Amino acid sequence: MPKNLQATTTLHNGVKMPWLGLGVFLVEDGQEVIDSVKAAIKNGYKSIDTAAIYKNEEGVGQGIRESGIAREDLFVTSKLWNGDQGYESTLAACETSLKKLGLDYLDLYLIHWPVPSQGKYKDTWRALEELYKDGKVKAIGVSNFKEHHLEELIKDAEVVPMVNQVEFHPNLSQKELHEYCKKKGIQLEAWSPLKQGQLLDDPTLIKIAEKHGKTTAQVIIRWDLQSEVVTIPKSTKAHRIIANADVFDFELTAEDMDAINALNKDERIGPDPDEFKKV
Ligand SMILES: NC(=O)C1=CN([C@@H]2O[C@H](COP(=O)(O)OP(=O)(O)OC[C@H]3O[C@@H](n4cnc5c(N)ncnc54)[C@H](OP(=O)(O)O)[C@@H]3O)[C@@H](O)[C@H]2O)C=CC1
Ligand SMILES: O=C1CO[C@H](CO)[C@@H](O)[C@@H]1O
Repeated sequence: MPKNLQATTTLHNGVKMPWLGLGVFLVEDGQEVIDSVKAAIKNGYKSIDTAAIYKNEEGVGQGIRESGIAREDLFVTSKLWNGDQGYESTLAACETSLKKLGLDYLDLYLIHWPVPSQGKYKDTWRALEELYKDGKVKAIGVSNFKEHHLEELIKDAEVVPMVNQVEFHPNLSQKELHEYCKKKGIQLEAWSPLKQGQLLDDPTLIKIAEKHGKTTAQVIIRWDLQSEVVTIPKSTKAHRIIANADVFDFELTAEDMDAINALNKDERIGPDPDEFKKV
């Protein structure tokens, strides 16, 4: 079990990825994202998850620089947006993200969605493999890929994705996908781990939280970790950024884990990846 905020999982290429990071979706570019990133890093976070579509990479970069942390101590993820899929456009989009962030490499670069209607993600993957070989990105992966998308990608791939970042919370525990990813050596990562705040009043979670003297958010984040899923809760409030990482001093029992697993309803708050066609 991860012992602290610096604890990492080792991806199949040997790269170490923190189990817990900060998400910055819907965090405004400029002061809001700068302050969130600085609050996280100041309080021990080593991992930041952004994306080209969040339109806050410049602020993320500024927050990183102002925090004074050494680049090698930080793990930065960005994602390729759907409209940039394709070989050449992916190479260009990665360059743009790096420039906005003010970094010369990313720790992890993900294909944001499989975009089934375009069917381009294999060309996109070749570009990610190229970026990986060139050292522009230390690890490559996907997001919102179901098993059939991964099967299709892996068929012709030289490099198996290191990470699959998907919607994951107690109402969507992705059991089969998680098993499949484990078999392939792909680390599962949770987006919207707190179901964007919609699970915090759940009576089962409240009961478990009270027993441990923790909040429901902390119980969910701990459940991610004990499920061996990397997690990136988002907050712009320093006190919540700190609280969301205060999850290393208690342990959910097997009974707690079972009770949380039983909350699964296969219920998404985001789009079904087979239907998402936005570019
Ligand atoms: N790959 C993909 O397709 C996607 C990736 N993501 C990534 O995952 C990250 C996390 O997901 P996200 O959708 O942001 O949602 P989360 O499940 O992390 O929930 C964030 C919401 O919960 C609130 N919150 C956070 N901590 C607490 C707390 N301790 N107590 C009460 N409320 C809290 C936040 O409010 P406040 O800020 O006011 O504290 C915010 O409204 C994103 O930021 C992004 O990086 C997200 C969606 C899709
Ligand atoms: O990460 C995400 C949040 O923003 C995007 C839309 O604006 C989503 O599509 C995506 O999954």
